[in-house]
Amino acid sequence: MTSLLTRTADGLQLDPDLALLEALTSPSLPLKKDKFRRRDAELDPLLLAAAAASGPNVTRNHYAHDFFPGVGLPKAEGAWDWSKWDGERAGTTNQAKKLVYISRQGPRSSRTQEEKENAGLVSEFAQPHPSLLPSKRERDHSQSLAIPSVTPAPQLNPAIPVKVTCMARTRIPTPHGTAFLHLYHNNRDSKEHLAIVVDPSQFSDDVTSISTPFIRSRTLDSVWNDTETEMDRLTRGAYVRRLTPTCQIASSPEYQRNSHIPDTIPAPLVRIHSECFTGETIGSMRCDCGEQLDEAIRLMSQPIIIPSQSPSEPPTHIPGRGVVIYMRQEGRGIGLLSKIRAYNLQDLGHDTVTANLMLGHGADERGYEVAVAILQDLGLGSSTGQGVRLLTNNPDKVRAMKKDGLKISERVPMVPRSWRKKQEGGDMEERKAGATMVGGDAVHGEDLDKYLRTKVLRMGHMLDLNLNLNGE
Ligand SMILES: Nc1nc2c(ncn2[C@@H]2O[C@H](COP(=O)(O)OP(=O)(O)OP(=O)(O)O)[C@@H](O)[C@H]2O)c(=O)[nH]1
Repeated sequence: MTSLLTRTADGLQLDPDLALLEALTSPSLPLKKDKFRRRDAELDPLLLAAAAASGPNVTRNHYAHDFFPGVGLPKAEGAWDWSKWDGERAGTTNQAKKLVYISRQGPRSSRTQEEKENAGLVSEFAQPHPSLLPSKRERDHSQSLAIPSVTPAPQLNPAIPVKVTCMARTRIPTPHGTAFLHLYHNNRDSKEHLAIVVDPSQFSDDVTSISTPFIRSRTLDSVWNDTETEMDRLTRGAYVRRLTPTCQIASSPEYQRNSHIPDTIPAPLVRIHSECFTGETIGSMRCDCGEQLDEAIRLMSQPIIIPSQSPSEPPTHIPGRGVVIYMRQEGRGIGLLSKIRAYNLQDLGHDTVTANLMLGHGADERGYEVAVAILQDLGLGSSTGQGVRLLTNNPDKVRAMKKDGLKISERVPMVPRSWRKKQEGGDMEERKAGATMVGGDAVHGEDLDKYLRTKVLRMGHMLDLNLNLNGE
């Protein structure tokens, strides 16, 4: 075993690595400047270990801490933004391409001063928190300084009540049926969170014996200003029924189907989905995120069977309904860059939680306050209403959402399709044919045909339209 003590001219001394680890993890030890040699090692395993061991108390005041290719020049062009980094220019020739550990933690006094200076820059919507903007000093210092590409934590300023606005809505034909995509802005972060609403009953004005209230956004249906025209409202999605060249009915703030919800109608299904580029877009099989998104929309699109009151009458079927809130909280809130690095640490043998901790992140950095506000804007989950059936297996999510004010009437498990398939012994397809995910089958449909025709006829795409006609 290697000795922890080294003999020097001054006698026995603690191994420098251990001394540094002790200083990093012990709050009472005074850390003298110049006591420790400068560490430029690439991805220093000791610092990784210290980050993993230190826990949230040590890092709670950091803006961010990370390994940057800035090489002793932390504010070099591109130093904070890997996409702009030019290895040759970022440092001197002999230093280029090394990684340096940089913490942007500052004394509290200077951070609060910077926050005050930046407060005037923040408008109500779609602005990052002041601590994520460059300070006045930094702005003066260099016009070209890149804003740190740090993924903001979702709950940035809990002092201000959360406010969301649905900026636009449109119909999306999915392999499971029609959905309405809603894009939201909020006053907590600069991200465009989404709501995917499944509620096909909005296409019809038929009031059957059993009808459910429409799932519609209050902020979308409201009048935004006196000058708003009917066309403005239609364009941002504030319309009723199905929008077509011949059906153009703008909604009004009062537009809601007022109906009593019988006890026999189950509460709407709700899924809070966190963005996962790898799982949803390139079909990564490191996680089940793509499948979960698809399965949530599928489940919500299933017709709801309402048992009849008398044995002689058949049950009634009503259209399925529900909402997927798609939160831009990639990688459980740590962002795609860190998630990619975490995957490499996982390939080195660490699990998903340890990998996050080793990068100085929490195991899960997501927050749900904005998601709850979006649901309530859609008329769901308020304390006086019916509540929602939350599709999840994550107990922390249930707890956090209840704490943020969502009324949950039931938790519905998200069983992985392959597990269910094994249990049922059947041969259910793991991915629905027609799904636009990697591994899905052919995509087709009326809207897609129209889109492809236009690409050929208006944009010169080199496709033979007859191929499609022949196939019909
Ligand atoms: N950091 C990190 N994030 C991951 C990893 N795998 C998936 N994710 C992210 O995890 C999020 C999904 O969270 P999950 O933990 O799968 O599930 P959950 O939302 O907590 O729980 P359920 O509601 O039961 O699905 C998405 O943002 C993914 O990008 C990983 O290995 N590391």
